[in-house]
Amino acid sequence: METIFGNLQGLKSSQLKQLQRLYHQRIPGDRITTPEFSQRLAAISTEINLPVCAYVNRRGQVIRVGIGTPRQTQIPPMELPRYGAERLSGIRCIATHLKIEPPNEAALTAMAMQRLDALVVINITGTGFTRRGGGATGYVKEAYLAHLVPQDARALIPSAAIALSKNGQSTSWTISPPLDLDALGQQDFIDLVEGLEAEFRREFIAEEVDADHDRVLIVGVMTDNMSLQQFHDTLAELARLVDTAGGDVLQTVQQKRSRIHPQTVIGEGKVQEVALTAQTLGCNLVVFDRDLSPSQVRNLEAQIGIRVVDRTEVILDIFAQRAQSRAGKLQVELAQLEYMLPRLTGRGQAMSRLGGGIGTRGPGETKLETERRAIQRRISRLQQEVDQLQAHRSRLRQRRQHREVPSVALVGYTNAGKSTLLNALTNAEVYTADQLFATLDPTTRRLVIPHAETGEPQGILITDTVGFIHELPASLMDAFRATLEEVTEADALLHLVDLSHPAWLSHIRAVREILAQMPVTPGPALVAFNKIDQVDSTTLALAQEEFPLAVFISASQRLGLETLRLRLSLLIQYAVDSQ
Ligand SMILES: Nc1nc2c(ncn2[C@@H]2O[C@H](COP(=O)(O)OP(=O)(O)OP(=O)(O)O)[C@@H](O)[C@H]2O)c(=O)[nH]1
Ligand SMILES: [Mg+2]
Repeated sequence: METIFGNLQGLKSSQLKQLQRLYHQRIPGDRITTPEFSQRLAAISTEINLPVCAYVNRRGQVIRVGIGTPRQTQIPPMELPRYGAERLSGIRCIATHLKIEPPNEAALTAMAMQRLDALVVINITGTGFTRRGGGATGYVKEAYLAHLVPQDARALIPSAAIALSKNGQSTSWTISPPLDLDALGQQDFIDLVEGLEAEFRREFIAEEVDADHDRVLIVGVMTDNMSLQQFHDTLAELARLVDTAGGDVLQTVQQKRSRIHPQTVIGEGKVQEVALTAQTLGCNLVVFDRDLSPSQVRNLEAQIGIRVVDRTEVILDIFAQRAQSRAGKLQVELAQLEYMLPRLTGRGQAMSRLGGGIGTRGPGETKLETERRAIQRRISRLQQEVDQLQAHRSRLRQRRQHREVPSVALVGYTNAGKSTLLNALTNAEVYTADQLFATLDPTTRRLVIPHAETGEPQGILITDTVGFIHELPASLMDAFRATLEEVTEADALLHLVDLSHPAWLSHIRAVREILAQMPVTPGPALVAFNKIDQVDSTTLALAQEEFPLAVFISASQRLGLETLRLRLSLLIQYAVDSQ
C-alpha cells in the first residue's frame, strides 16, 4: 500500500501520484541517500510548498512517506521494529525543510525517539527545474546529516529526580556542517551505522546492571490535592516497591498538573519526554505512581512503545514473588486475576468500538470472550478455596477461643518491624528483612505476659500479619480476606509504627484507614512506636505529645519490651472486659 501520511488536503492527484512514486525508489544499500533521490524529494516538496519526509530501511527501500516535519510524520512506537538501547531502529529519515537552517530540536527529538539510523534534513531553495527526460535539479540548497551518538547513560541519572533538560542537551546527537548533495552521497552509510551500533553495544553491556532486572523509569504526577512532602513520599515508596520487585530505577520523570489527563494521565509533551528518556536509557518498563485505567495503559503503551504498569501491578508482582504457602499463592493468584479481568474486558470493548470490518471479525473477540470466561471460572474456583481457607482458620480460632486464650494481632505499615517484634517476644523464626511485604502468611505464637490484675503469668496468642500500605489495592484486600480476618477476629490489636520513617504519621493514617474499611470492626488498638534506636529526640517528643498512650520500643535492640508486655496485658484486660 502506498499510503501517504499526514494532511493531504488540497493536494492535486498528480502531486499525490508523485509522492506515491517515491515508494518505487531504491537507494543503494551503502548510501544514506543519493543526489537524485534528494532532488526528487525536494522537487515535490517545493511544488506543494510543504515539508516531506521519506523513511528508508537498511535495504534502501522507502517504507513510509509523509507530509510534514519529522516530528509530525514520525512512526508510532508500536509500529517500529524491535530495537533496544544497544541498537538503532534500522530506519532513516530524509526530510525536506522549507527554510535554510540546521535540523531543529523537534526533529532531533523525533530521531532519538525512533532511534533512527540517521536524519537527513534537506534545505530547499524554492526554485529548481526538471530536466527533459526526468531528473530534478537545483531544488536543494544544502543538507545536514544528524545521528545519535553513544553516551554514558549513567551521567543521565542524577540523584535528584529531574527530567532531561528542556533543550535536550543531555540527549546526545551530532549534526554535520552543511553538506552538498555529492558530499552527502559519498558518506558510507554501512560504516556509519555499524560503527555506531558497535559503540552502543559496548556501552550497553558496560552499564547493564543485571540482565534479568527490569530497567525502570518511574513517572510521578503531583496533583493539587497533595503536598510536596506527600508527593516525595509517594515517589520514594514507589521506588522501594520497584526495587523490592527486582527492578532498577534508572530515572524518575515528574509532572505537576492540576488535573490528571484523562487519556494519558500526563500531558502530551510529557509523554514524549517519557518516551525519549526511556529510549535513551534503554528502559524496558515504565511505572506510574498511581492506578491506571485499562485505556490509559493502552494509550500510554502506544505512545511510549514499552510496557507501562501501575503501582498496583508492582505490588501484586511483589506478592507473587513472596508467596510461599499454598494459601498465600492462592490469594495472590486470586488478586492478580481480579486485577486482570476488567482490563481484559476493557480491551474487548475498545476493539468492538472500532466497529466491524476487516480484522475485527473472527477469533479475536470470541477468543477474548472465552479467555474472559475461563478467568472468571478460575476466579470463582479460587474464591471458593479462599472461603474454605477462611472456614478452616475460623475453626482454629474457635478452638482457641474455646480455651479462652486471648489474642492480639500485630498490624502496621509494611516494614514497621512486626515480624522482628514477634521474633523478639516469642523466639519465633519468622523471616524479617528490610524489604516491603516480607511477610504474607500470618504466624501465630504463644506469648506469656503478666495478668493485669493478678500479676500471674498468662498465655496469650499473638499473630504477625501482612503489612499494610497506602491505598492497598482493592483486589488484594479481597483476596487476602482470609489472612486479614486474623486482624478482625483478634481481641485486640498492637499497631506497630516505624518511627524512624519520615512518613510515620501518614503511615499511621493509612493503617487506620484500612482498618476502618474492614467488614468487621477490629478490637481496640495499642500504638507502639518501633525503631526508637534510630530516632532523634525531636521526633520522639512529637510522637509522645501526639500519642500520649503509646509505647516506645526497639524490637531489634530489645528496648522497652517489658513495658510493652505490661501494656499488652492492660490492653487484653480492657478488650476482654468490654466484650
Ligand atoms: N533500627 C531498627 N531496625 C529494626 C527494628 N525492628 C526491626 N527493624 C528492621 O526493620 C526491617 C523490617 O523488619 P520486619 O520485621 O521484616 O518488618 P515487618 O513489619 O514484618 O515487614 P513486612 O512483613 O514486610 O510488612 C528489618 O530490616 C529489621 O531488621 C528496630 O527496632 N530498630
Ligand atoms: Mg513481616
